[in-house]
Amino acid sequence: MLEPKNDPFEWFDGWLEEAKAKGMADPNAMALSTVGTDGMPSSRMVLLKERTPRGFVFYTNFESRKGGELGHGMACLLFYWRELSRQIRIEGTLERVADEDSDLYFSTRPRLSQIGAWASMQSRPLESREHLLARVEELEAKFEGSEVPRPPHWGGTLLIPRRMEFWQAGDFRLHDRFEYLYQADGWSVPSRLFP
Ligand SMILES: Cc1cc2nc3c(=O)[nH]c(=O)nc-3n(C[C@H](O)[C@H](O)[C@H](O)COP(=O)(O)O)c2cc1C
Repeated sequence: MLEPKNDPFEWFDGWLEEAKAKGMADPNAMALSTVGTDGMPSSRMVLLKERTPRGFVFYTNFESRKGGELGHGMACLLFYWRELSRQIRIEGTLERVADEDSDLYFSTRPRLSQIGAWASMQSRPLESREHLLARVEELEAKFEGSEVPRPPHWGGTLLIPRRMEFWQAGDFRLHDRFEYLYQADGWSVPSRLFP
């Protein structure tokens, strides 16, 4: 029988490690859902880059569609590990990662990904692929012989969870679900939910 852990972070880490051990492609890929000013939700995949003691960090372009919607201060993350028949939903509030930490992470990225972060005006209309490749070439020439600095419009976001739900498939769709809520004094005791 599935036994929840007292600490949802510890449980999350264990499941992520098991997903990695299975050799799954992109076990750290998660759907990030945000809401526009008109109330319309949108989702896209991003990669979890760090699980800090406070939450979950991903990196993106702040001027993208999601970048604007992250400004509302709340978002939802969803992991699905098919090979393990597991899902984790994480809802929370958002904070920008400190510039120094974004700089540090940016400096570990391959040079072409760094150039790409400058070249891509993420989510805005692009007249042709050639135009993008021309921008990459121009930027390669601009930064030749020097380090590529982090673009100011690119960096990390920390999602601080307020609710986490763990789902494990069961026979005959009698799945196990456990929900944790963050309260003033820490995480609630996990409650079992109907599947
Ligand atoms: C597996 C996977 C991982 C991705 N990881 C990221 C990521 O970490 N950061 C990012 O900005 N986009 C990532 N993308 C691209 C996004 O899904 C999305 O297309 C892009 O960020 C633009 O989203 P937006 O228009 O909603 O802002 C990833 C896509 C896939 C399929």
